[in-house]
Amino acid sequence: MEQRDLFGNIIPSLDNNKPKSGLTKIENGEYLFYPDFFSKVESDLYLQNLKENIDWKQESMNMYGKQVAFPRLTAWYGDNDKPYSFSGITLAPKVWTRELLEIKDKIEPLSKVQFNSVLLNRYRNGNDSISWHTDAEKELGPNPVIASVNFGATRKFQLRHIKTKEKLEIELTHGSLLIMQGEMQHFWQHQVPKTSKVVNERINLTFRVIKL
Ligand SMILES: O=C(O)CCC(=O)C(=O)O
Ligand SMILES: [Fe+2]
Repeated sequence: MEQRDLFGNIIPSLDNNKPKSGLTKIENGEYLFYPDFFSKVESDLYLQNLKENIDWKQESMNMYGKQVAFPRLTAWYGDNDKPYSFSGITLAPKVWTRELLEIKDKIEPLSKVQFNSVLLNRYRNGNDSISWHTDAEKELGPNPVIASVNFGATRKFQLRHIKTKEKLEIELTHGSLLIMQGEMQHFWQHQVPKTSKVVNERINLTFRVIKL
């Protein structure tokens, strides 16, 4: 129920500070955001499970003849054996764990697609990050649906329109789900910047459909 003051004006509730759940349409794209898609209890369990049972790797890429380590750990799981290239490296997927399949099942009804792979990123502290990019790799086909699941520390997810330079920011909290769809990957870059704040670990999963 909305609260009103003596003059009949609506008193904003604390809830108004929370990002709204559901669909947001933006120029050249749209996204769905659910800050509490997974409960606190569920999210704590998944965070622990993923820390322990995922085969985390420190990948690196060749930059001007030098191997440069990614500022995060990564892993790649999926149901096909087709290697996948991103950020200049090629990864062969590992076989789904029970928990990854469980998470996939829970997010598919809202995403309206069946994902066949997931890229995992582990940000160990505020120094770990991912810099401006799009997820418009050719293996994903035109207008890919990307579902991003988040456990652990809250980090800022920034979006930047390639032409207008308009910027948006979403706080990706423990248990949140962000689904990017429409033309978004062709017009908006995204990043998770480093932060000087002291932050705990964060694990992000981006579910994708690789076209074979
Ligand atoms: O950690 C995130 O929220 C984003 C990860 C990402 O953009 C990617 O893996 O392509
Ligand atoms: Fe991305």
